[in-house]
Formats: sequence, C-alpha cells, structure tokens
Amino acid sequence: MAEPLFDRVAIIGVGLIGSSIARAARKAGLARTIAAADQDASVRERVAALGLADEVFERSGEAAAEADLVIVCTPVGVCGPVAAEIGPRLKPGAILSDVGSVKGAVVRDMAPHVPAHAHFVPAHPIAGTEDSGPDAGFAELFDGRWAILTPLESADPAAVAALRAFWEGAGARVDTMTVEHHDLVFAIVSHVPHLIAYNIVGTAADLEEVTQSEVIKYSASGFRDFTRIAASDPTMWRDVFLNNRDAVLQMLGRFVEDLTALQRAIRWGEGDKLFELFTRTREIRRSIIEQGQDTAAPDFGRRNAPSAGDHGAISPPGP
Ligand SMILES: NC(=O)C1=CN([C@@H]2O[C@H](COP(=O)(O)OP(=O)(O)OC[C@H]3O[C@@H](n4cnc5c(N)ncnc54)[C@H](O)[C@@H]3O)[C@@H](O)[C@H]2O)C=CC1
Ligand SMILES: O=C(O)C(=O)Cc1ccc(O)cc1
Repeated sequence: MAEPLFDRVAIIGVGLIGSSIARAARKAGLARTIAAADQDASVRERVAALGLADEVFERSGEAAAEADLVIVCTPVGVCGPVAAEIGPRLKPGAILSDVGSVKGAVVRDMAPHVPAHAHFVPAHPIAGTEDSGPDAGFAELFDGRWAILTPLESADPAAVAALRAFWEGAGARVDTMTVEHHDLVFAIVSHVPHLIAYNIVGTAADLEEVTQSEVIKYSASGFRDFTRIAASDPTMWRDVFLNNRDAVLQMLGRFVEDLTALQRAIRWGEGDKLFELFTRTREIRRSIIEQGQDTAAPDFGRRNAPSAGDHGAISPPGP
C-alpha cells in the first residue's frame, strides 16, 4: 500500500461528518494514526468501541498536538473556542481545517487563533444526512460528492494541495471558491431549503384541522421529503442560520418575493405563469440528473438522499 498522505490526522468532534472522515481515512489509508477528540463522553465511548481512532481524547488540544492535519468537525458555533484551544498546540507546518456548512463566520472565528507556523485551509464537504453522531457515519459518504475548499488569498499552495489530495483520497471531487461566494451559494441551495422544510413541517404540526395522525398517515406525499430534512440536527442548523445570517436573509428576501408572485398567480388564476415556472423547474431537475449530480454517489439505501444540491454558479439576486 502507498505511503499515507499524513502521518497523524486529528478529528475534533466525531459525529456524522467526523466519524465518516475517520472511516474514509482508514479505508483509503490516508493517515498512519488517527487521533480523535469529543467533548461528549458517550461519543468518546462509541468512538473507542467502533475503533474509529487510534487515540481518543477529551481535550481538543491534546488530540491536535503533533498532528499534521487537524479537522474541526463540530457545529460551526463552537469553531472559534475550539480553534483557541488547538491553535497554541499546532506544530510547525500543521494544516488546520474544518467542515462547517458556513465559511465566513468560521474563518472570522478560527483564523485569529492559527499561529504563523501553521496553515489554515477551510473546507466544506457537500455530503451528509439528517442523522448525527458517530454511529451515523460511513466511509462512502463522500464518494463522488463535492468538497469545497475556501482558502484565503494568503494560503500556502502546498497546504491547499495536500488538503485537496486528502479529500480526493476520501472519494470527493474538489473545487475551490471564495468564502463570500460559498456562503451565498449554500444559502440558496442548502440553508434556505432547510429553513423551508423546518417551517412547513412546523406549520403542518401546528394546524388544528390537520391532526398529527393525518400528517403521519398521508406523509407518503411530497411532505415526507420535507420531514427528512426537518429531522436534521437542531444544534447544527441553529448555528448555520445564526452564522450565515446576511446571505440567508438576502436569499430569503428574494424567495419571499417570488412566493408572493406565485400566491398572486394562484389568486388571479394565471395558469400560464404557474405552467411556465413548473416547466422551467422540471428542466432544472432533469439537467441535474443529466450532469450526474443526483446519482454520483453509490447506493446507500435510505442514506442516499440527494445532498445539498447542485454546484452551479450563482450570482447575487438582481434588483
Ligand atoms: N450533517 C451534515 O449533513 C453536514 C454537516 N456539516 C458540518 O459538519 C459539522 C458537524 O456536523 P455533524 O457531524 O452532522 O454533527 P454531529 O452532531 O453529528 O457531530 C458533532 C460532534 O461535535 C461534538 N462537539 C460539539 N462541541 C464540541 C467541542 N466544543 N469540542 C469537541 N467536540 C464538540 C459533539 O459532541 C458531536 O459529537 C457542522 O459544522 C456542520 O455544519 C457539513 C456537511 C454536511
Ligand atoms: O441531508 C441532506 O439532504 C443534506 O442536505 C446534507 C447536507 C447538510 C449540510 C451541508 O452543509 C451539506 C450537506
């Protein structure tokens, strides 16, 4: 087997994403040693029982010491304090990365703690499920999925290349973009869709005339797809919305305007408008499938849900 890419990889926060990275790194031989840290004792117990890491720590700083690559896989709201603990322990030449669904706030919170002798390269794998915790992860999660790197202008090209090789080794396709562009793109293809799902499931549950049992009984319809998304981790998604506030509010503003136009079309019986939109959106779905965006990953059974969406270019909404 070829030499591992990294001698020691540390994973901080061993939930769905952290445990999937550990499994993928083991399977592909990307690390000689895997160190893991999690603040939750029951998670550390599962990590040890599942054999996901060679060493398991309570303190992130201890896992990060001596690591060549440290990947922070906690909810984005605690990336700053975690970086503050890890920063002073990073060895010269170490790469610090993350997997957060938001990049601007993570860079703002983590970058000040990275010493000059280490390299910070933020990342975001576009792969996941509504489940959380170390038992929910699997080695194939990233197969054929995108991993977005958002290196700062000052980033060391060799560190960016090493992180790219790691993600490619884990099965992902890698792209780079700026932090700002990332947050705008994922506001519309991932964050707002999750908010819509949380909202529609909440509204249905609140309606007096639609009882809970009817929601469950008839949920084989489109509503069922929303309930999967709305089952996603509350801590993670609270942090996403609090930390990508501007881009989400910008996209929501546009969404609400377009929804109002649809409401008006229904009220005034403007069938042509509805038909035109539904035809355009059907085309979008078909082109996503043609580009292999919906079928890129192997079949994971119920886990093979479409992930955050396509990866096309996006411009800020027009006036
Ligand atoms: N769930 C998904 O589908 C995806 C999630 N992400 C990002 O990945 C990150 C992790 O998400 P999941 O793995 O789904 O969450 P998870 O809830 O499964 O795992 C997070 C882990 O971090 C630990 N943790 C929390 N605070 C900590 C701290 N201060 N120090 C050490 N450990 C701590 C928790 O105990 C937990 O085990 C989030 O930032 C999220 O935005 C990215 C892509 C997809
Ligand atoms: O489960 C799904 O459909 C997802 O959308 C998974 C996901 C959630 C958050 C991300 O930042 C990336 C992917």
